[in-house]
Amino acid sequence: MQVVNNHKRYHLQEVRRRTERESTMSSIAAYYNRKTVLITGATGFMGKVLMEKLLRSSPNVEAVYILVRPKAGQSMQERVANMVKSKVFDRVREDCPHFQEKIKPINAELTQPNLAISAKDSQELLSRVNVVFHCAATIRFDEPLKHALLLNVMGTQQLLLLSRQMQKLEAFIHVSTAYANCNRRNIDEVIYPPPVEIKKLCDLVEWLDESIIQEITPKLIGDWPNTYTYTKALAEYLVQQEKDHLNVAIIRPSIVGASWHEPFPGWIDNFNGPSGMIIAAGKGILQTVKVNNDAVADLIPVDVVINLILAAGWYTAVHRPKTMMVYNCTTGGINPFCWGDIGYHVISTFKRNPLEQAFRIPSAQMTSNHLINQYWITVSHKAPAMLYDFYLRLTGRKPRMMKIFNRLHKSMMLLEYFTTQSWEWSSENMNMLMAQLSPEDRRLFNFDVRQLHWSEYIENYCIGAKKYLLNEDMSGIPAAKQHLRKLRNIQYAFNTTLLVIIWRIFIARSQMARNIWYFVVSLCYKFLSYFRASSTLRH
Ligand SMILES: CCCCCCCC/C=C\CCCCCCCC(=O)SCCNC(=O)CCNC(=O)[C@H](O)C(C)(C)COP(=O)(O)OP(=O)(O)OC[C@H]1O[C@@H](n2cnc3c(N)ncnc32)[C@H](O)[C@@H]1OP(=O)(O)O
Ligand SMILES: NC(=O)C1=CN([C@@H]2O[C@H](COP(=O)(O)OP(=O)(O)OC[C@H]3O[C@@H](n4cnc5c(N)ncnc54)[C@H](OP(=O)(O)O)[C@@H]3O)[C@@H](O)[C@H]2O)C=CC1
Repeated sequence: MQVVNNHKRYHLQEVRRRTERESTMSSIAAYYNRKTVLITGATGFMGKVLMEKLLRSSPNVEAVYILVRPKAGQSMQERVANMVKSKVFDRVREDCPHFQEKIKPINAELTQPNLAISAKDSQELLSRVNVVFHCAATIRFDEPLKHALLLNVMGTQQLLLLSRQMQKLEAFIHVSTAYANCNRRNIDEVIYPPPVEIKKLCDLVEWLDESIIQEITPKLIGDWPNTYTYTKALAEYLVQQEKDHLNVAIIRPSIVGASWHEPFPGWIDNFNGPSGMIIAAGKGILQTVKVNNDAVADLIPVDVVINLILAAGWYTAVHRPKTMMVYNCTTGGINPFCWGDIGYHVISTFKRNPLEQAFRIPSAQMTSNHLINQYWITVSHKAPAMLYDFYLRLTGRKPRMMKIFNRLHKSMMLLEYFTTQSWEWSSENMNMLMAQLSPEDRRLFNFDVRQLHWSEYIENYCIGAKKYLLNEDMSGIPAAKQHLRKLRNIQYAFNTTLLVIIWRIFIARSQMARNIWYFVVSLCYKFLSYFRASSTLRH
């Protein structure tokens, strides 16, 4: 009898413990445990953060297949081996030292027929994968249309075809961009009709000569600013076409920036979007930029996007919404911040935490006026670059500054479309999803951007760029400050010399200037004599 009672008590305690554990456990993390996931674009900026968060929050995930191509003379295996050593995986490495065993790389090239996946690998994917996250894309604004179509559109179509045959597929999450429909001002969480018949366009570019495609690209893309946003819009339509066959959802992040909290505040590993400009400003290279100071800078931290992606994957698979969900993942409508404010915080952070070996003291003119911007480009970009290159030549070195500025100006030109206008995105689906999460999920997979404190975020962004992108040590800050002081002295000396030279030229040419000059000099002389006389009297 005693034994039976003990057993009953033990059983009740166990049930209570399990109930308690389940009520405090994350449903999202629990969902991915024992699931097999496929990620495309895993070697990219967002792919790495996605993989890290997934492996850290759901250590019992069955497997994470990643589609990887050989690149820059490195085989797929070498690339993955190098990638897992990256700093971004430091936290998961600490929590689960054998995390890389879960990562299963698959050789693939998204622009090739059948994604160039071998029959054996294909079979493995078809029989195992439960969730697909499609992140791979070319995000270059200057990508030739043919390649952007091949990768962003045809690649997506082929992946959809493959996914259709996956026997255990529960969700397909497509990562698009909030700017896919940037030809509109107000963007809802719906798919807009494509501007062309996709099949016809793909057929056209297949047989047309590269140079002709290049020539007619502006006509083809119409009111889209570049081939990237245009092809992302077409891809969205293709994904929607599959909604009856697949359980799909689309995530549309705006400008993805450094992380807010995870894996580390300010983590970033590329120069895309604002990151290159922020660094150029910190190095004192960028001194003027064409932005509308009052336009909304719709930046979103990468970890927020990844949390939303994982939550959307769970929701799509478990709740199976009747209509295909599109999640605009933006900050502007919820917690807006302007380009002018970003500029101010970037400069003030870099003054407190300077980058090493800056070219000039960080400072930025931000204007949307074309003429004013051109003036500053001439005065504070081209003139110093020419002078510096002249100095390099004199000292027997290779001039390089003008080349850097030409590249910077090319980037600025391509980015200006996004920094001189504002858009309004609705974010009802993001709010709805947030409301569906348990308190624990909301904490673990936080995508509530109302809590984002912009000045703190921008400061961490700049410091993250310094640490993770430029590999600069924080202990070098005193020396960097000393370098800025040296630059300040050089600037003062240069400005004074310039003023004297200009004045001398002016004096030589005009009687009036000479008169003013003599008047000022005699005034100064009288002033000094008066001071000297009064101080002698006091003694
Ligand atoms: C006071 C400061 C205030 C700040 C103000 C901020 C201003 C506004 C800024 C931003 C607004 C952004 C709006 C975006 C909205 C859309 C969002 C989306 O949906 S998605 C994705 C967006 N996609 C891109 O961001 C791709 C843009 N980039 C490109 O298309 C190309 O990079 C391009 C055409 C701009 C330049 O191309 P190339 O051929 O001249 O150079 P390359 O191939 O990119 O770089 C060559 C090498 O140099 C490095 N590099 C690039 N930029 C660098 C830099 N600034 N400093 C040092 N190295 C840099 C790269 O890492 C690369 O290195 P390796 O060859 O891979 O080892
Ligand atoms: N970054 C941003 O600001 C924003 C990004 N997005 C979207 O998020 C997604 C991820 O972007 P992000 O991580 O920044 O981009 P990255 O350029 O960092 O990563 C792109 C990924 O796609 C892979 N890829 C490119 N071409 C091929 C190919 N032919 N075959 C196989 N894989 C390929 C790359 O692999 P490899 O390493 O081999 O080159 C890389 O893993 C994209 O879909 C993008 O449109 C949306 C809004 C903003």
